[in-house]
Amino acid sequence: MAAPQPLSRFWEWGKNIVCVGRNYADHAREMRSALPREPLLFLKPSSAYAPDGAPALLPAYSRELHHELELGVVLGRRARAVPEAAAMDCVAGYALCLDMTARDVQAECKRQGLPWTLAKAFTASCPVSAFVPRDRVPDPHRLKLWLRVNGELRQEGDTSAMIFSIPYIISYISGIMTLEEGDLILTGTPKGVGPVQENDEMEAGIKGLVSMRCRVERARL
Ligand SMILES: O=C([O-])CC(=O)C(=O)O
Ligand SMILES: [Mg+2]
Repeated sequence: MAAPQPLSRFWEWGKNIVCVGRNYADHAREMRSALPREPLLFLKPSSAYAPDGAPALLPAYSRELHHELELGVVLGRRARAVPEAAAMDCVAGYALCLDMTARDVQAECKRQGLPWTLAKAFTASCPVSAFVPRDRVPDPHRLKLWLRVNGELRQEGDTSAMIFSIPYIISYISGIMTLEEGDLILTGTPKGVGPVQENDEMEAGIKGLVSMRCRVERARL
């Protein structure tokens, strides 16, 4: 495995995190959700970043923290209403990301028709690997993602199964909000999401490209 780059300058800038939900049919099925007609979007704040080695934090108000294994796309330039054909020119590279989710809180938000902010946007809810420059990734729709918890394989996915492609997602989001250089897009999780507990050790990667480690700790605010 070639050595990944050190923590990217992109994350030192603390940029926006835009997440796509239900982008894999097998995950939509396991959540008993309908398939989306357009990408489902939500946001995480820059304080959600947990770089490789930093802990993921279990929020005090949740009893069910889930891992979601996702490919992250890092923007290399500003993107505003970018056509799909030009969207890949805006990509600087990729990262392995975890969209940590307070599943019990999300279920309650869904029941009440409320936004998912409490379930998705808490401190350290987005562990990220080192940055992988795009020239090391010939085709981002042919990547294998994996996640182990305490050494046990818990989640695997192949980015070829995404419902909406990366250029479609960039074009779609950029028609709603201007994306800036350094922004990160999480492209959704495949099936196999599940709970983690305090002190669990997560290890996740993009096969052949990068891996990262992250321990689950209880948030002390
Ligand atoms: O919480 C969910 O089920 C939606 C989501 O983030 C995903 O599909 O990656
Ligand atoms: Mg997700």
